[in-house]
Amino acid sequence: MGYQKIKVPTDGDKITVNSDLSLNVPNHPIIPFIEGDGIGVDVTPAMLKVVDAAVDKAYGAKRSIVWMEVYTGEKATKVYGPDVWMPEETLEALQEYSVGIKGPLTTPVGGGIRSLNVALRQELDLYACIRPVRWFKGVPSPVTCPEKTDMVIFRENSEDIYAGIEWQADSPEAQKLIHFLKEEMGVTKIRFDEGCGIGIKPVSKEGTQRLVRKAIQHAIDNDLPSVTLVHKGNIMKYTEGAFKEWGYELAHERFGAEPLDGGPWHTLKNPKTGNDIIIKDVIADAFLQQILMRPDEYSVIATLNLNGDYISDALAAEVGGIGIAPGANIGGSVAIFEATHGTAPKYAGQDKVNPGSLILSAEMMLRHMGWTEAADLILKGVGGAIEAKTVTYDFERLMPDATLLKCSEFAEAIVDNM
Ligand SMILES: NC(=O)C1=CN([C@@H]2O[C@H](COP(=O)(O)OP(=O)(O)OC[C@H]3O[C@@H](n4cnc5c(N)ncnc54)[C@H](OP(=O)(O)O)[C@@H]3O)[C@@H](O)[C@H]2O)C=CC1
Ligand SMILES: O=C(O)CCC(=O)C(=O)O
Ligand SMILES: [Mg+2]
Repeated sequence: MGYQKIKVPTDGDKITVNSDLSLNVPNHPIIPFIEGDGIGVDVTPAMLKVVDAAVDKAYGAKRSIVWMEVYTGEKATKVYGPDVWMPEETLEALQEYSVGIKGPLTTPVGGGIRSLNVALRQELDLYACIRPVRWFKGVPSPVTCPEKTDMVIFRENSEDIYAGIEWQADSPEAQKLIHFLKEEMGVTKIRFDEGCGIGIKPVSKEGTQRLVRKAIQHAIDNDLPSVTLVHKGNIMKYTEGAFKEWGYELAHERFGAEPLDGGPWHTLKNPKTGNDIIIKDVIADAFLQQILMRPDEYSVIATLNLNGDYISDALAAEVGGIGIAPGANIGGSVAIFEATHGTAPKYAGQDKVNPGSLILSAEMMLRHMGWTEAADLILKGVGGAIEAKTVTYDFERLMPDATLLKCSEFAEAIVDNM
């Protein structure tokens, strides 16, 4: 395909996807990346450097990644023109090349453009946001036993109040919707209908079940003991409550889970190992206290979009913070890897922040591609750099005797420890 501004490298090949969604990865795949706003200029080059070094060390000249820059966010407005935040050809390229990685993108609060991160997930139907949360030995943590936190969050990525279907207070649309709700739906609980913004929370059976299916499959493939559906279904009965019901239904109908002691918890035998997998649920507020007090009771988490956003940062804090919290957005044939954190604007361009989140997102990307040797080297490098107490400011300020490194120096330390 011919692109307007994207320069397609001539020395690489395209990853293709089979009908069963497995990948054909050439030895020199072209991988699109978005640099990102704010600290994107710091963490993205650090990530590229570490990935190239890991691939080189693992495979020598036989394999390499051929990076292709695509644009979204502030950089897109410079390349394409003042109002072009997400060029159509960026979406086309991410679709065409199937595997990509992105830095964080800024979303203004209260007005202005809607989230480009959410838009990417919606446009490419990247319905599962997968965020593993694990502790690396030596990482400073506010909890006494951080090694007990070992979870993978499966966050529904396309629905919920997070989809941004909402209208500003006193706009004609908000007034029209409030009028409709009161006059035609018998709603009496809108406390103040003047000066009242209003939002919509879509949660569907299909959207829930495709996410829960991925979560249970992950537990099966990785021989994990439980999948917990996290919801606020006591209050939002037909959205979050339905998420819970549809989750159990899927576990039963698709995976043969049976009620445990009369339900609602279910259990199934892992078809690969014969071990039990418990399918359980917990109400979101109780979950947030239990992950601090008894984190070892949780393994795979399946939850709605907004809960998943909050839970991601809360859990990341237990194992060292969002400087080291990776993630993937995966749909049918496209996967885009990204850190859990945002653009941290106060640190932008200072070569200061921890690039660990994006580097570990790239580690997930390499594993997704089947390049496990390179992925393992990244884990070894990150673990080694931390154990040597050569770390960025976020860890250094909590670690006695640590050596403070810049963002780029931490990337070098990771490479040195591979
Ligand atoms: N997927 C995405 O692209 C995301 C984008 N965003 C967007 O990012 C912007 C800023 O959001 P904000 O709420 O400030 O959240 P951020 O995640 O950008 O930053 C919050 C705080 O987290 C810490 N932090 C973040 N990244 C790192 C890192 N790499 N290394 C070390 N510490 C880090 C810093 O803490 P400290 O001050 O303690 O040093 C920082 O002040 C918003 O526009 C938001 O919409 C937010 C989340 C995800
Ligand atoms: O899109 C944004 O600006 C924020 C997204 C976010 O916080 C997340 O996905 O974790
Ligand atoms: Mg978030």
